Amino acid sequence: MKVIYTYTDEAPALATHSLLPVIEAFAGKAGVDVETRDISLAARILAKFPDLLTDTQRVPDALAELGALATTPEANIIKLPNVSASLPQLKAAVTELQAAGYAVPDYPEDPRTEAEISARAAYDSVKGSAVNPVLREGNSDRRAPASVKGFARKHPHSMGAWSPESKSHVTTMLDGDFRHSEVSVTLAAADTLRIEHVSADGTVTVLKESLPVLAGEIVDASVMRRAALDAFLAQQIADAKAEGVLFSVHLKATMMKVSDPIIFGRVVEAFFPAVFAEHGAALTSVGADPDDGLASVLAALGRLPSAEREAVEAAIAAGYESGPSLAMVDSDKGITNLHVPSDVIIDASMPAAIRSSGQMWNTAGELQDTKYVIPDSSYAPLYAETVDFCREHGAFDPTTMGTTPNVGLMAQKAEEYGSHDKTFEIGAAGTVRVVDAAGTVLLSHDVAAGDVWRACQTKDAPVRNWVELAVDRARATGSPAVFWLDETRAHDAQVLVKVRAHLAELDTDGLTIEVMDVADATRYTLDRARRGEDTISVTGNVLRDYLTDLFPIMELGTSAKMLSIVPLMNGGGLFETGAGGSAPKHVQQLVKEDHLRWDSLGEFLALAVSLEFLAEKTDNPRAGLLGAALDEATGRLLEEGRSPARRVGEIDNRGSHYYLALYWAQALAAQTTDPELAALFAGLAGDLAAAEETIVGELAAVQGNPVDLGGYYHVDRTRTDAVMRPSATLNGLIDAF
Ligand SMILES: NC(=O)C1=CN([C@@H]2O[C@H](COP(=O)(O)OP(=O)(O)OC[C@H]3O[C@@H](n4cnc5c(N)ncnc54)[C@H](OP(=O)(O)O)[C@@H]3O)[C@@H](O)[C@H]2O)C=CC1
Ligand SMILES: O=C(O)CCC(=O)C(=O)O
Ligand SMILES: [Mg+2]
Repeated sequence: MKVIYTYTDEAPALATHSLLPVIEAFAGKAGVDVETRDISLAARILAKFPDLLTDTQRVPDALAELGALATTPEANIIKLPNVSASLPQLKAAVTELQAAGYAVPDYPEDPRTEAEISARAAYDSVKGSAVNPVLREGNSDRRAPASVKGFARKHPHSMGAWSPESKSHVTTMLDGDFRHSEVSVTLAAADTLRIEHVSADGTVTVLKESLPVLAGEIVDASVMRRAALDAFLAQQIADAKAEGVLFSVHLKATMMKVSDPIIFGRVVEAFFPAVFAEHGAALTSVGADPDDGLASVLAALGRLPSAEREAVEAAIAAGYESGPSLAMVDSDKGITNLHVPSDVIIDASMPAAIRSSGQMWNTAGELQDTKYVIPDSSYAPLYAETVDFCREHGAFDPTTMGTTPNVGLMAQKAEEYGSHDKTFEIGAAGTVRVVDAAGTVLLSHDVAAGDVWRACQTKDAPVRNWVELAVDRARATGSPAVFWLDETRAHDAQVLVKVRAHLAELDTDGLTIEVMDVADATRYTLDRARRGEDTISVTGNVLRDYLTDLFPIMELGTSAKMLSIVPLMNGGGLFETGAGGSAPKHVQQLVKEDHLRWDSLGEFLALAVSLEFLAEKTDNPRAGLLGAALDEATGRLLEEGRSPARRVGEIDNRGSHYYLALYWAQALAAQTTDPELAALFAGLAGDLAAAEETIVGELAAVQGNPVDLGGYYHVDRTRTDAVMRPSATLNGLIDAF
């Protein structure tokens, strides 16, 4: 068994250039092989077009390799966050690769030839959340380690105060959304299903020919009705204006790569109704697509004849004028909530707003009360209740609040997060139905043109494994475990049958296990958190994602500090680093002033558990000592304030890696279980300590100037090494070890 360390994108990839040499040097002394696999967006694109690349340009399909590995007991994968590319990001990456001499094709907007159709399919498979679902062959156990929680209690981050007069609120659909149209069935036996559309005149169009299902599998179908969505959005825009609050929409266009960009596009159109009603055809003719955001529409205007362009610009100006103020992503640059679908990602954006007094930024760069539009009502009650709770009780206090770990159902593309290949924008009125091999209609909906219809799958074995994991965590902690399931929701009712049956088979004596719907579970958990009590949230895949940003951001300031373990169902281990993303803002800061504020705490925590896992699986006590020493070093790093600071001139990611290496080596030198290992590390520990002033000086000296990484999605590795390893003294000690 080896440790596979993934090379991804943006800030975590930059951090890897600095941290990996340390990891390799240390692991080598315990006979642990560390290998990297490049699953960055750029590599994933290149892997799709081997025929168009030269021998030296070609890259293996590392993601496919790791996806296969994840189904074996040999897997020991450290997964750093990666870009889940929206279409604008994907196109930017393609352009960058082409400019660097890679003959990958343009993204075919309107594929016609066979080559274009296959290129489009290749790109669509790379787009959005294309990595995590492939590797996640297990359920998720995310929590704040005691040392991290304890540190946050002693050294709290800032929390914006909440006013009882806050006008901020969450709004969601009461009908016509996925939640209210959901139907669900559990299959008694394995089968192959088919999804088809039947038009009013009886014409049958197959949407998906083959949908294999296993015995005991839950299949749901639901539909977001365009007419209901449009009416809801128009009302919310008018209400925001009347109430004098900012308008904002919160979706997950990256993970929900088919449904949510379409919904995002409806919001852009609803905000600028005249633009699309009067100029829709002209805009389409120049490739402007509201699903890719307002920025892409604005970019396409240059391709319009000038008279038409001016008319559209006037209509956009009129839309801004007559509508409510928009929440801003970057008020200095004039980037609104509607500019780029991947700029506002609900799991991070809602907690960030809740942390900032329940407000978002307006065009003047000031915080203001906001209407949070979350169209589908399946999970909106989480944020609605949290906003109301904070208005009533004030902001949470990180020094006293309890912790809310999560046990998430995630394995084998569970629920909505596996629905991309079963999501369709409906072209014509009719019926969509799910039919079994015998021709029986299992699920069906009447649909209209423009509706978004989708099916989701949830397999039986992952549900059983998830229930067991929940019971294990409840037993290990003594905290109550709450299954966030709603008996009145079609899908949840099917899941509950399995949960109750399996709980009855397990030993739950003395444990507190509850079942509550989203609103009740939120209130119950928040109430306990406010009193300093811990509560395990046991949730489906989407709430796993939402809760593991919401609670860490309130408790710890960022979800980067979470321990995120995925015990793979076939016995391997997947160790995710943190629960958050790839922090694109951090790259901008590095490029501007050579300071990387990315905190690799998530990587340290993941590596420690990965080493302990390997120690146990391969009977390698040295790996165990390495892991235990790393935990000790991580605790000390926190205590001694060696985490990256936000501002240039202060310690950054690279400085924190130096101290990690120092403390890790010292902990290994100090342990007495393996004197030979201690002796191996004593020299390095001494050298690193003696050179502290020199190394810290060398690391500080480079800060303040712009740097060039030679790319964004596809950086120049040599240059990036140079940027991320600027201390010759530190490099000399690590490389010689
Ligand atoms: N597991 C995965 O692979 C995930 C990937 N993503 C991807 O990440 C990208 C950005 O997503 P977004 O939702 O903006 O989330 P991010 O978590 O990247 O960013 C939100 C903010 O969290 C803070 N933050 C996150 N990680 C760290 C860290 N290690 N150290 C310090 N601060 C941190 C930063 O705050 P500040 O600016 O205040 O420093 C950052 O701006 C997208 O491409 C998305 O698809 C998102 C979630 C998970
Ligand atoms: O895969 C993605 O796009 C994001 C994953 C994520 O946000 C999470 O797992 O918390
Ligand atoms: Mg998330």
